[in-house]
Parts: sequence; structure tokens; C-alpha cells
Amino acid sequence: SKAWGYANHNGPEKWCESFPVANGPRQSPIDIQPSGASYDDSLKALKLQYDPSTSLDILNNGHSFQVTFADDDDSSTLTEGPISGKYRLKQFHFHWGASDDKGSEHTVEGKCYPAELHLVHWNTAYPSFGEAASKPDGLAVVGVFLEIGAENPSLQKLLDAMDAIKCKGTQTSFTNFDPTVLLPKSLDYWTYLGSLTTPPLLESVTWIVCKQSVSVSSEQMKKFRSLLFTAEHEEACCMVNNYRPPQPLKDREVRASFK
Ligand SMILES: CC#CCNS(=O)(=O)c1cc(S(N)(=O)=O)ccc1C(=O)O
Ligand SMILES: [Zn+2]
Repeated sequence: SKAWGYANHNGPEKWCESFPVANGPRQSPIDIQPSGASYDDSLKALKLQYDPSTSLDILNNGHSFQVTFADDDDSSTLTEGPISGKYRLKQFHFHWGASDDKGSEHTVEGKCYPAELHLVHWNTAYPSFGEAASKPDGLAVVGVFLEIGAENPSLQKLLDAMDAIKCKGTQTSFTNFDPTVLLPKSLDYWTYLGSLTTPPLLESVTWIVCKQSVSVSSEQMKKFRSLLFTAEHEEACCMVNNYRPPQPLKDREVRASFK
């Protein structure tokens, strides 16, 4: 089948041809309008318990780079928050732009951020990630906005690994990394029912988007943009603008964990 991507010929406007759910009732990302979100005092605080020894490797998968975690036990989990039960961390990855004025997937009253972090978790009520990914409550993704400001030392280990994963399909060991260092001080969040933002666009994600951003310097953003969508033997194409634009909210509500 035609490989999906982010170019004109295979990008978000074309995904519906191979993945008709792209026009479904609960697609992501969305534009978050704080005034339209309803505070829900029954929403609990997020409980993220990550074991750094579960981090395995960092991979350029041709769409983004991801850090993959061992998810064969409950060592790194997300509980509480808007979800019930226990979800295991599978991977985290980012989306970013060709310039600092765009790159995030979710937007806040139309404001774009230069990048967005996604921590992907799957519901242990199901036997595997693959099974969970097809269930309406199968996945929970925590989103964190990156905003241009001071250099973020917590990103440095990731950035230093990028020289080793420049091309699609390359990976290198990435152990003893605790993703907690990437989270903002406040874990106040918005939550809504949505989907994967890349094909297969499955409508199985409880989105948890942090209100507070974390910093990234312009120089650090340039390092993200040094990655390639393409494999070693292909004509080089910079990995930038790997974000899907906001999708229609349709018949959904966005709840806030904060006043
Ligand atoms: C079946 C299936 C699937 C999707 N896998 S993922 O949840 O790790 C994922 C999730 C997302 S996102 N942007 O929806 O969190 C993006 C990319 C990926 C990926 O495969 O690399
Ligand atoms: Zn993502």
C-alpha cells in the first residue's frame, strides 16, 4: 500500500484514501478552547510512575523519533487522572515544525507550539498493545507542549542520541532514561476522547494534554530538524512538519482537571 507521510502527495489531506476513519467522529488532534472546556472536579491528578530501567532504545521510524520501553510488566505506568485501571508506557515521541511558529498537533485557541511530546500508554485490561489499540478505551496519550525559551537540559540526552539515528530505520540503545524529567511542574490537564494522530488513526485514545508547557531553545529545535524522513540510500528529506492539523471536535466535550 502507498506509504503515508507528511508531504503533499501522501500527507494528512490524503490519509482518508487509505484510512477512511480519518473522517470519523473522534479524530485527533483538536484545537483546545479553554473557555469551552468544563472543569470536572471528579478528575483525579495524573499518577505517572516510570522505571528508567524500562527504557530500551531510540529509533528513527521515518515519521518521528521514538524512545521505546519494555512493557512486559507494570514497571512504567499511568494510573488515576481521567482513566480507570492501569496503562503501561510503550513509547514516547515528538511532533515538530520546520520553524518555531508551528509543529504542535494540538493547538490552544489557535496557538501552535514549536513541538509536542506524546507519551503513549496502553490499557492492561487488554492482553497486548495491538489488542488495546483497537478498543475505545485502549490507549492513553499524555501530550506536553514545548515552548521556545531557555535551553532544556532534560532534552539534551535525546538530542545527543540524534546523530546516531539520522536516517529512517536507524536505532541505538537508550537506557536508564526517566521520561518524568520531560514533564512540566504542573500536571493540570485537558482531556477528551480521540484517536491516534498518525495512520491507522484508530479511535482508541484518551487524550490527556498538559496545560503547562516545557521549554526548548531555538538551537535545540534545530537539532530535531537535523533528522531525516528518508533512509540512508534515499534522497535526503529533512524530518520537519510531522504534525497533523487540528480535526473537527464534532460531538465531543473537553474536560479540564483545573479551574
Ligand atoms: C496499531 C498502531 C499504532 C500506533 N502506534 S503508537 O501508538 O506507538 C503511535 C502513536 C502516535 S500518536 N501521535 O497518536 O500518539 C504516533 C505514532 C505512533 C507509532 O506507531 O509510531
Ligand atoms: Zn504523537
